[in-house]
Amino acid sequence: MADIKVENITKTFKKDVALKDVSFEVKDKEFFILFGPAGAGKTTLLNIIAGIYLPDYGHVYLNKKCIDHVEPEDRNVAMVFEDYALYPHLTVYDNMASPLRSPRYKQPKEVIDREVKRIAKILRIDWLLERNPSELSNGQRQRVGLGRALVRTPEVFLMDEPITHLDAKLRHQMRAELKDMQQNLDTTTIYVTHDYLEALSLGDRIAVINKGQIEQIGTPKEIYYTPANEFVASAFGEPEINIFDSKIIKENGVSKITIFDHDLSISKKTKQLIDQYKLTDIRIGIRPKNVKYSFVKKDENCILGVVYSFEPLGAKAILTMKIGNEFIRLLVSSDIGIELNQEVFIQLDIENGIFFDRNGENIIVKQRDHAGRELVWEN
Ligand SMILES: Nc1ncnc2c1ncn2[C@@H]1O[C@H](COP(=O)(O)OP(=O)(O)OP(=O)(O)O)[C@@H](O)[C@H]1O
Repeated sequence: MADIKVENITKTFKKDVALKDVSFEVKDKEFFILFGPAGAGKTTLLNIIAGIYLPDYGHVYLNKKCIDHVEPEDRNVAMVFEDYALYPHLTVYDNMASPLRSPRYKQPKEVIDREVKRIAKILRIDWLLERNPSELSNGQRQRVGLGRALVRTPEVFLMDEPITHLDAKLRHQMRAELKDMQQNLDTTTIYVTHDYLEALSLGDRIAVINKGQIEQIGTPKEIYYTPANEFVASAFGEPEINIFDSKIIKENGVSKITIFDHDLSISKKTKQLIDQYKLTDIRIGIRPKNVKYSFVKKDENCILGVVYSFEPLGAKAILTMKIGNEFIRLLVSSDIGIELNQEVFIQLDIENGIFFDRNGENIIVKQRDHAGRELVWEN
């Protein structure tokens, strides 16, 4: 049983503000992700929770008790870094057993044996227990490092990009294993990453941090489908979401949306949204998978552009079209047979668009926030 609360944390290094008034709560057994670009303040926040750094202002609570003045070694949190530094002369078993043999956590032999084997099984390294680290692959070594942190059964895991430097295939596999592990161990975890796929696939909830401040906290679905602002929308998704200026116009009582100087008719659902929020000048975000192409003009909503670039990525490809002076990215099948500078029509799926105001804030999320209601995913 462990919940964490971080309240109004501010931390500066000389004149650099690393964290500014950061607050959130992590529930018992939750897998909570701190996501953000390099230098956002993620590691600083973990270090504050671990007690390694003191904040300038703010408080940290563990199980509703303020732990501001509790020493790091007395906090019962385990930090897991990317670099696990295993003892090279010890076997996997002895590496994993080492925390339970230390004077601080000393356990009887039977308990050590039971715990090492239990964790090794969860991490699927039980068949490697007699090997030395030099006889393991990188991925196996990382699992041993993880296992060494897990045997202690701390109340909270703090993981700082533990799999970032593995190759793509192994990272993919480790993501699945971490998720599995989380379901088998009942420990609260705060996990730092700058990989959006890792955040979406592992997190129960994600806190998006940028320049020391929280941009949004939500479930993966909320973050992806109802990003609070353009920063969050752009950070999740590859290729990046397309965002354009647009205007809502009314012609003879019929609402239309103008994008790239084209007046596009809209569905009833979008019209309701426009009326409800009285939208006029907006920025609209459309994910690359929600832009379709065609070689013929199917209807009035088709916009003509020319092929600017085509990048195959296995079965899928990123097609970039130029329309006037604007560029738009599409996610297409890599075998569509298309040539540079070819004229192609595109169709924007406005119904699945995300509407931002001129300051880049999601109009709907902002209105809901102001109404003080809980954000829920609707799709
Ligand atoms: N010990 C320190 N002394 C001075 N400045 C620091 C220190 N630690 C962090 N900073 C600064 O605080 C800011 C936040 O750094 P932090 O390492 O927390 O970011 P991060 O989100 O973990 O980034 P990354 O993903 O690159 O690790 C950065 O501007 C960094 O340069």
